[in-house]
Amino acid sequence: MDFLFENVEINVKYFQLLLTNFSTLTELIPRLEEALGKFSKRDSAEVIQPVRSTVPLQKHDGFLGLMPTYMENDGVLSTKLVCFYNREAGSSLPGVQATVVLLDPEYGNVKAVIDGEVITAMRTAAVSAISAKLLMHPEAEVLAILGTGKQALSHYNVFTEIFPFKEVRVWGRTREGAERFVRSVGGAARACGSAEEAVRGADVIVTVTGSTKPVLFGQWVKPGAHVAAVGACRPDWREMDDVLMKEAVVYADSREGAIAESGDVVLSGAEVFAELGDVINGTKPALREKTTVFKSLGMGVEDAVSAKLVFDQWKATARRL
Ligand SMILES: NC(=O)C1=CN([C@@H]2O[C@H](COP(=O)(O)OP(=O)(O)OC[C@H]3O[C@@H](n4cnc5c(N)ncnc54)[C@H](O)[C@@H]3O)[C@@H](O)[C@H]2O)C=CC1
Ligand SMILES: O=C(O)C1=NCCCC1
Repeated sequence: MDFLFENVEINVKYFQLLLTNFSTLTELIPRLEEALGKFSKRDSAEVIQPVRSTVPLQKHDGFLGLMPTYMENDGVLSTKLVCFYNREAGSSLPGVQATVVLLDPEYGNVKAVIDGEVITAMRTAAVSAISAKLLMHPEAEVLAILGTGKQALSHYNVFTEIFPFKEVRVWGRTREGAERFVRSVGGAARACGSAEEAVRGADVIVTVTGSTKPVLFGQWVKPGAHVAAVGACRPDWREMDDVLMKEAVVYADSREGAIAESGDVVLSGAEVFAELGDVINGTKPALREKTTVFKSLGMGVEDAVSAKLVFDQWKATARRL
């Protein structure tokens, strides 16, 4: 049965190269939109993706998340294994580590084991950008990013590639962290001394922190702004306060995921108005004129289509060699 293993590849650098390439991003975004739409139809021939199951790593203040996904009509079977930690204390250890395994749905053999760092960074930022495309004011000019880690960088790269923001503001826990981030992106953003300074007047706000307590408060948020909230993916972790959660129209990637895993949703009692997929399918409206929050928890289906894209690109390139 050797043939079952002929495609197994572990090649972190290669996949990183493919995914950080912006022509891949332009292919990734429509695939993610299609996948989000399919997920929201709840058609088991399109997508089977249970809510992430998590195993607490109590000793290390972290979690192992298992994210299996089957897309029968597309012939894609995958699972992501992701460990994520509460690194509030400013530890230099990584906050998130991930691996995506692509399997053959017919035989169950492993087709590829793919480093999940770049996939997680790119697909999360691409889905946030889809939320902004659907929900932000069309003439949005000012972007604020709260956080200076890996997701902050992928969100900066994807958002500035896709949208013509006139101003980008960045806030981090330390002034040096924000300034280092600004230098790393070539100085085109402005480091802010407080989250409030970054957020006041911003049209789009991205929260990408490891915080377990609110860093974004409703009283700072301009009416009609769009918030893509990416951190706080445990039911007792927060990034946003109750004022914002209750005033805004809340969208999520997965309603079940948000109700099970988002402290901002669970603890504020806010209602999830719609999934992004509902808006893509035209079954729920995009209320752009209102203050909107997209609560991102991350979904296996996003990893599945991203992994398939890089795997197919790798196969096409490998054949030419
Ligand atoms: N929704 C999704 O699909 C995904 C969500 N995440 C979450 O996004 C967040 C960011 O992830 P990464 O950038 O990979 O992590 P990272 O470890 O690279 O960056 C975390 C950032 O948060 C900052 N931070 C930590 N505690 C803070 C606090 N109390 N106040 C303000 N800033 C604080 C750190 O200084 C750092 O800038 C994490 O919460 C992670 O769990 C990560 C991947 C996917
Ligand atoms: O979807 C993911 O990947 C993650 N979501 C929440 C926290 C870490 C990774």
